[in-house]
Amino acid sequence: MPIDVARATAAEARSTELTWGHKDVQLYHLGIGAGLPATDADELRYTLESRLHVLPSFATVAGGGMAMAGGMAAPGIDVDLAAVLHGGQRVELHRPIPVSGRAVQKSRVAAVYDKGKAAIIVLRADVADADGPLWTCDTQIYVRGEGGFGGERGPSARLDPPRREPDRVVERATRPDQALLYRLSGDWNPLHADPEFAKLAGFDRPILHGLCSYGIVLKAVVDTVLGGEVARVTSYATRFAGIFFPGETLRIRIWVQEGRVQVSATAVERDDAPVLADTVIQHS
Ligand SMILES: CCCCCCC[C@@H](O)CC(=O)SCCNC(=O)CCNC(=O)[C@H](O)C(C)(C)COP(=O)(O)OP(=O)(O)OC[C@H]1O[C@@H](n2cnc3c(N)ncnc32)[C@H](O)[C@@H]1OP(=O)(O)O
Repeated sequence: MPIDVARATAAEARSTELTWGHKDVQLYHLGIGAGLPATDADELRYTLESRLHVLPSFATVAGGGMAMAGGMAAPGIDVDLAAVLHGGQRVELHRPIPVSGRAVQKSRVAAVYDKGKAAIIVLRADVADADGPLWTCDTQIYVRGEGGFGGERGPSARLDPPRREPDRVVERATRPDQALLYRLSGDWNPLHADPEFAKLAGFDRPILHGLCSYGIVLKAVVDTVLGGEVARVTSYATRFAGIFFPGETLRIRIWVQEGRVQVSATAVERDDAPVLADTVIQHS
């Protein structure tokens, strides 16, 4: 079996050194659509090195995508990349992310669930620098065709949107070449760039990285309801509920609650097809 659950979950955490600088942060921000409109002075906090603030979702690419590379190369995990979809993501911030850093990531396979038609691999990465813990990332990888091994089914709870109109609805257009720009931050999966590979994976054309939509949505929430203060975000969790194509527009519905913001994101051009669900941003 390509996933050896016992071996994968028993393996010791792998240590990887992560380093990043202001240029990595700027490239990541540009990859999720920051800097537009170019005349908007507020956007400079994402693009100008002298004013740079780091969006917390940068945690998912810090060190050039080492989290992804490490996760897919874990002992006991040997899956076909064409069968892999990003299922869900959670980032918990222990303190604001510095503009440049050197840190150690300890990553391990926390669980593997058996959903019958698919397996879900849950990766946990704890990152700390010389001053202590920085962030924890939980990544859920959905592997089509790898279920049915008799394992635990795992959680299945869903978070319904509140039964009232959203407090804000914003739209964020993406560029046709959004994935080509975003992948330069380290997720080189050809699913997002190579039409032949996308076909092999069952899609008409390359789809956008889940983590690119993840970043776009966080930035939209920070900019519209958190006063642009990235450091207020303490955690951010989502489930990737449906694919999204570069060039489409995200409709982001925002419900403001005590200490948290609940969000859903859909594809405007495809009749509000779900893209992000079960999405909660907690903040101070
Ligand atoms: C370290 C980093 C590594 C990252 C690796 C990824 C690298 C990236 O380059 C790859 C990407 O970015 S891919 C792009 C982003 N992701 C997507 O587009 C996926 C979108 N979602 C889908 O297509 C479907 O929801 C789909 C296909 C995911 C599921 O749809 P269905 O098959 O219809 O599922 P359904 O029948 O509703 O449910 C079956 C069981 O699975 C659970 N489940 C469903 N969606 C899930 C999801 N997104 N995440 C986790 N669990 C999920 C359901 O709960 C259900 O289980 P149960 O019956 O026990 O409740």
